Amino acid sequence: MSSLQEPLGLDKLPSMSTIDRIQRFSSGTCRPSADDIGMGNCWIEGRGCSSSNCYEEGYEGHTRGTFSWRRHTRDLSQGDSFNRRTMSLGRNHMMCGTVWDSRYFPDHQYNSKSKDKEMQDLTNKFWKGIPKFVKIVEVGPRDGLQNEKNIVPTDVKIELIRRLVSSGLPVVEATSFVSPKWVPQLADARDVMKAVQSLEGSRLPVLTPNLKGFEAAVAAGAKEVAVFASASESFSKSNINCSIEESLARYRAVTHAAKGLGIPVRGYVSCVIGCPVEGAIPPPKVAYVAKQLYDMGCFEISLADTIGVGTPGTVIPMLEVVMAAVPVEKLAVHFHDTYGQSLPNILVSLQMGISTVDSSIAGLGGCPYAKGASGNVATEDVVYMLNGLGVQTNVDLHKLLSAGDFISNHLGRPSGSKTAVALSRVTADASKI
Ligand SMILES: CC(C)(COP(=O)([O-])OP(=O)([O-])OC[C@H]1O[C@@H](n2cnc3c(N)ncnc32)[C@H](O)[C@@H]1OP(=O)([O-])[O-])[C@@H](O)C(=O)NCCC(=O)NCCSC(=O)C[C@@](C)(O)CC(=O)[O-]
Repeated sequence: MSSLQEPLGLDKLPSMSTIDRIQRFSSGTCRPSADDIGMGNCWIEGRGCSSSNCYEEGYEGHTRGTFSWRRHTRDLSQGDSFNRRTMSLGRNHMMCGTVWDSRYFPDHQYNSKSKDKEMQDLTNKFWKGIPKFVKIVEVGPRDGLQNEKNIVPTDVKIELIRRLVSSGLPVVEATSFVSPKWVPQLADARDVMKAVQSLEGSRLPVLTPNLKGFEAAVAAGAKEVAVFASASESFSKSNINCSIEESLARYRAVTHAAKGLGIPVRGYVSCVIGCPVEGAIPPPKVAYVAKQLYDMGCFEISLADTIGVGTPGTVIPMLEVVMAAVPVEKLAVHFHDTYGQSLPNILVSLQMGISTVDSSIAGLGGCPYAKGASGNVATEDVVYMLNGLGVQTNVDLHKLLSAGDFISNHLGRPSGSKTAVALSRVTADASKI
């Protein structure tokens, strides 16, 4: 068992020969077929780039293991000019607009139409590969509320989902059809699902650990489900009471039944960086489970850093290995913010071509079977960062903040979103002026 008090370092990763092996084993599986093309078709490292969803101005391409952003050492004179310009842009924003819209809601800090060649070149160097649109998968009503000590009333859950849907989020994970003995917080899954199933505008997947859960979910009106495996044997046992292989067999039964009904299945892989019991998890194990889920028909695989120990130093090599086994546009990232690393981890994931990000309103969350895991990255913080990058999400930040306020008020504690806390302070200060 290794200590998780230090960030997992590159020395804890498997040797390159192991990585090479998994890449060889999966070679030929990583190119998208014509019908695979969806959001985020950005291939890196010579996998070919359909590029409909990534910044590409001045794109030179790059080779395996040599990411473009690593190669650029910032020229100090450029840096100074960049800083001066950024500061002057900031002042202009403050002078021209209202405090809310211009200064604190940075919708377009990155202006790709800038006439300033030098500035454009500089931003392109850093932002190439970042998708133009990111799909946010909101997991608060499920991942968040499953971890609350006090059970949240059903009508509060329903109102939260309604508000999240109305903020423009494309996907809101609504609840779980798991054993109420194991997760009593979501024992009302049927009532929640029945109440929200007709809401329009968002997909509303639910977690199903086995056929029993799948059948109950479908009976309650679910039109999309998610199965959840783990890259750690110990976590699989504590979370779903079976081995990784047993869980994959269960999920084959679920995906088979779902296919018959035309129901899309999402797959999760937990503990993609570290496990509370086993310590560092080798990336090939993650790639193996992700590929199994993909091969059985999961349309998307969400890679979850369950206990939030990842840093860009471990997330990049993990993604490298997984992306050799599963097409990048089929991958999503799911970060818990235990060590405050979620946003940098998301940023590098986007730079590597991922365009689906899981997050949780007000930073709610954690897993009842992962001691010490804190909440997911807050959706408000992700949207704030993406707005600042000029990446579209179609999410209305005002409405999102109101949904976060609603649940935080109900829970009687401040939001776990730094953006929500900062903006509420700004609003309070502005109202005194
Ligand atoms: C997987 C099981 C069900 C196995 O549970 P088990 O006890 O091993 O299974 P069992 O088949 O022996 O059944 C025991 C009892 O559970 C019932 N049962 C069996 N299945 C269901 C079902 N679907 N719905 C309702 N009831 C069910 C079954 O009918 C029986 O009832 P009894 O006869 O004792 O009255 C159990 O371990 C379980 O529910 N675990 C909960 C796991 C969970 O929800 N964890 C949190 C979500 S995962 C997560 O948070 C990670 C993620 C996705 O966010 C990504 C990340 O960050 O890592």
